[in-house]
Amino acid sequence: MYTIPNDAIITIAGTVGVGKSSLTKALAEKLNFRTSFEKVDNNPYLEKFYNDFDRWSFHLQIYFLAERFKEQKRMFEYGGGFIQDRSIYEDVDIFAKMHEEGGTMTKEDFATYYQLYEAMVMTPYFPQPDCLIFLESDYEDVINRIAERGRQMEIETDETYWRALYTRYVEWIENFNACPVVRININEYDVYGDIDSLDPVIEKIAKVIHTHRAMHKR
Ligand SMILES: Nc1ncnc2c1ncn2[C@@H]1O[C@H](COP(=O)(O)OP(=O)(O)OP(=O)(O)O)[C@@H](O)[C@H]1O
Ligand SMILES: Nc1ncnc2c1ncn2[C@H]1C[C@H](O)[C@@H](CO)O1
Repeated sequence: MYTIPNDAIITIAGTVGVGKSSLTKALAEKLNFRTSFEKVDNNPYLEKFYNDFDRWSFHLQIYFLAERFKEQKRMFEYGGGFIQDRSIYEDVDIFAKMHEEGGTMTKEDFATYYQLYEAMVMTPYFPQPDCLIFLESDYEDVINRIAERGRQMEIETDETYWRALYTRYVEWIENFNACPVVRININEYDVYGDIDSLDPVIEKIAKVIHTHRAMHKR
């Protein structure tokens, strides 16, 4: 039986609506960790972006990068002990790339964005997470959750977008190796009905972090 070190940074990854924020909140309460949430309400570009990808994708990516950087700095300054709702890797390797390859972000804009990202990663504020939790689910369950949550801009978005994103996530995690990964299916736990169902999840994370730190002598 291992415990999660109190300076750990645990990032939760997964497609839109899969349940990252809900799990972030629940895990942080259980572990008495701080949270780093992706804020949606004050995002000045998100709704515009969903209405016009071509016009706003660069602006939105720069905005998310700035937000993510501020959060990285905050986590660094606290010395860890965070559950993070979505990783910067997803912004760059999934969303930005998908828009660039799909033609809704120009090659020039993507190159500029990528240079900025690389410059940020080179600062001391970017320690890799101790563990990335990848939330897995059936595609239909994700679509149902997006509908139930009821953000109009997402509901009005063509379903092909969610399908493309879902597929990219599945492919991305297969090759992801920046830090240890724990895959959790959304049917394995129930944050609303049975919070103790998270105990096996916590056990898995603790073991992975312990093994990784032992190998790297941290
Ligand atoms: N374990 C769960 N059981 C049932 N419903 C859930 C569970 N987790 C999340 N939900 C519901 O699914 C919807 C999406 O959850 P949440 O906002 O946590 O997703 P997210 O992955 O953070 O989304 P985004 O990618 O947009 O940030 C919400 O309506 C939430 O209440
Ligand atoms: N880097 C990104 N590029 C495009 N869209 C993004 C990005 N990060 C989050 N989102 C969207 C998905 C949800 O609608 C909402 C909350 O996660 O914000």
